[in-house]
Amino acid sequence: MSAPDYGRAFTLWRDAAPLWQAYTRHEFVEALRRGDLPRANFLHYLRQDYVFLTHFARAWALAAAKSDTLAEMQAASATVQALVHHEMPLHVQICAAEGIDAQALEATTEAPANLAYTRYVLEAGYSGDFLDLMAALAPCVMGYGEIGARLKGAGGPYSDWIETYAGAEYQALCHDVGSLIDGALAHRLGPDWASLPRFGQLGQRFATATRLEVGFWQMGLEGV
Ligand SMILES: Cc1ncc(CN)c(N)n1
Repeated sequence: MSAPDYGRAFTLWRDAAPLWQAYTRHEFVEALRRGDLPRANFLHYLRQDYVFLTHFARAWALAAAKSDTLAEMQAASATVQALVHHEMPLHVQICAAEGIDAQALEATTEAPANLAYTRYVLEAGYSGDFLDLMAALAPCVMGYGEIGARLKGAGGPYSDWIETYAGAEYQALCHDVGSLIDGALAHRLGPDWASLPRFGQLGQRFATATRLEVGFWQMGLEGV
């Protein structure tokens, strides 16, 4: 099965990112697909991911603040909405079913890999512009979209998690973010954006965020 097409910039960045396959085909992902990931590792990951998503929602809110156009503001705020009202409640729901209540979830101590990734993304937004933020955020959004599309229908104990990212709603979000990024590049850099040095620099950001995603899965495998 070929990977979904989430836009031109994303495809160029992904194809140039050395660790893209290490991220999207990480052993943690394969164990989710096979269904033999120990539950303790999944819950450890999920608690960390809840904290991650809190920061990630903040980063998308910062993107709304750094938007130039109404369309950018709408796309960024729609992503905040999806995170806060869909993805984070999924974590709350799964953890609650395992006896981890919302208070315990909120009190999760952040793992170093989580700190490194979330602060890298937020810093990209604080010190950079809208494009810096998009390049740092894209691996997160679209990587899980690609993983969900590939694992769709795998079944097993992690099927709820898999189908969330395989589902139409999350896939539409990936396409919308891909269009947002292509449009933002054209708006700021002009029609030849793909050939400019700035685009290559943004690709470095994308590659770093991809490396931090690998570290996040590894934390999930090792950090129980
Ligand atoms: C670490 C991480 N990366 C990406 C996603 C998908 N939004 C996530 N939930 N967590």
